[in-house]
Amino acid sequence: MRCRRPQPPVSDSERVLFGGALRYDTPYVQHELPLLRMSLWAMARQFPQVIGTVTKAAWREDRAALRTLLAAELGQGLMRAFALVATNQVLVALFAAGPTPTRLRQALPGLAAMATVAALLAVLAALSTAASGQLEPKIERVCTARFYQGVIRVELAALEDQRVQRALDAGKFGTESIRTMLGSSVLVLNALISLGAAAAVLFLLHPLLVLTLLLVAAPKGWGAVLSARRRYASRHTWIEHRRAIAILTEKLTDQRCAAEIRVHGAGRLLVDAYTDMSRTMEREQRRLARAESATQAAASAGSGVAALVAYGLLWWLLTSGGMPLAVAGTAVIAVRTSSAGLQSLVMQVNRLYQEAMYLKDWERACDTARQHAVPAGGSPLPGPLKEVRLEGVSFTYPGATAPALHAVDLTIPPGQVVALVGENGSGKSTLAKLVAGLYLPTGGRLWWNGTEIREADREAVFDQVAVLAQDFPQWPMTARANVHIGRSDHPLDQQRIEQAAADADLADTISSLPHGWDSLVIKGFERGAQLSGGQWQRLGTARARYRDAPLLIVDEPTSALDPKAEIEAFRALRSLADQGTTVLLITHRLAATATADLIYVLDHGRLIEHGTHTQLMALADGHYRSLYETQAAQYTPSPST
Ligand SMILES: Nc1ncnc2c1ncn2[C@@H]1O[C@H](COP(=O)(O)OP(=O)(O)OP(=O)(O)O)[C@@H](O)[C@H]1O
Repeated sequence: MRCRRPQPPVSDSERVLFGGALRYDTPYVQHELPLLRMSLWAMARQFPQVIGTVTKAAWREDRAALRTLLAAELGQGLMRAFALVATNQVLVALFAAGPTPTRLRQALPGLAAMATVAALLAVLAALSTAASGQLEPKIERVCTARFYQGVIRVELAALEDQRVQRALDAGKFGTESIRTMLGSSVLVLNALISLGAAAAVLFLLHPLLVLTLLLVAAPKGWGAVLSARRRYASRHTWIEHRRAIAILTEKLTDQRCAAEIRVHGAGRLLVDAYTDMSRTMEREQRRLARAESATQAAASAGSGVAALVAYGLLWWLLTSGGMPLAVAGTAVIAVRTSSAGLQSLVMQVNRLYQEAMYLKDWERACDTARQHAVPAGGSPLPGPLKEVRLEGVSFTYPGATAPALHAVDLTIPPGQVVALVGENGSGKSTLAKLVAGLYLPTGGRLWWNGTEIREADREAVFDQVAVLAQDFPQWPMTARANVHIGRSDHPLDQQRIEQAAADADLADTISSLPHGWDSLVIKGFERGAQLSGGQWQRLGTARARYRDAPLLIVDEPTSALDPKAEIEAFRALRSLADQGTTVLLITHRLAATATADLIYVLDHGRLIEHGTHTQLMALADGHYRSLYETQAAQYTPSPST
């Protein structure tokens, strides 16, 4: 059964803002067409494998709950079959010859059996709900944790590879799917057992009765599949619209956009675009509703005709003397209850298959993460930091056409402030990431205390490094947690947190917050506070200081600080080095590099000069000197003023 994918028209706003429909090349899209192309039979063939994957995961996590679940489902199927047999007994007693009180008495055992079955069914259903409620969150938690544990170990360079990134993105969807699939599998199992039981009872009563069951259920099953697929295809289109609208509307309430929304009038454009795009969505919803009502009508008509044929068959069986009236009554009840079960079966199989594709993505993502993980183990790095040495180190980003670093030779001695200087894009941050062990050189060698980085235990390298990147994370947590996360593998030490805050000139900021260290540094929540750019930078510095690692890498650590705070921050770095910490400083503030012990100057990925400030200023045509003098000239009044 195939279904054409609805294509809503592209609104004018989408053309203006996105150059057409905003269609994502996301993992979600990848699954849409295969599912719609898949025949019902092909879908059914996937069923055992899908159930197998879910069952295995459930078996690993909670065998007792899985056993209870399976027993409860099987029990319910058997009880339903038993209920049909009891119904038949009651009908046989009621349609027998004789006075009514006698017939009612004879029906009593059957009625008692039906009541008992109903009670047992309720107990089994409750057991099944409890067991699947216990299993679902467990397998979701375990699979999600497995996925993220893999993701956080992936090499940074691998993350730059679009194929890896895409595989990991796709995996996110699968973690929810495994939970949904357990629920769907249970419903499918339930429907299958109940249908099998009904068919078996009907077959025993009269083989031809199974045909009546199929006749009545088939048109409704067809309608259910068609509607489910159409809803799925439409939901997809609808989701993309919703995403595009969400992208626009979330900016309307985004504080960072507030100024342009008001001053530039961007808000009006976005609200108009929202209205325009919502109209497109409305049309799509209308089309879907019409198509669905037509399918429902056709399925009901088909089912009605099939019911006529089925009842005609029963009539024929009754009049030709082949079947007692009670059996025909049982058949009618069985057909009516089973056709609803069949409809649900078809829809759940459809859903199961859809979720199975996401689950496969999850498996693929876990494999990808494993393949690209930072290798565990390697040579330990005992003792204090002695030196980091680069020999002919080159680095090309995955997918880039030119290297970001070319044959760089340099040494970072311990306990010194080493500055990396150069114009934008000269390779300073890339070099710092290589030193931190975040990237491996694509050429040359990088030694940590005499151990080549590829052989070193990278966890041991990370352990010796503290990083304050230009775009350091602003964790949505309390101020205290924002500092402690710098060394979260150790128990929280409030005294050290306060010392780090004092070193980073953060203490006044914290005491000005209404809840001090317990303030959430994210606005819009209880105890929330909004920090300024400079206050955030001090918080980031405190985090790096709290980490207390032998090598501190700081990339533009003062870009948001006022002049006095900036001078103080550089003085603090100097005194940190005097106490034995090695500081790798990246900055465009060349006044600060004047006090560095060693300056490396990069240009287009090449190391072109190195030395102290005095040595570099002595080079007549030096790059550093030229940068320094250009910057210094800004502060020197020109003769005309
Ligand atoms: N993730 C990346 N993928 C591809 N190329 C990158 C990536 N990051 C940086 N580059 C490129 O590598 C080169 C060096 O960038 P890098 O960020 O190291 O420069 P930088 O000296 O730190 O610059 P800035 O002073 O602007 O911070 C640039 O050409 C940049 O475009």
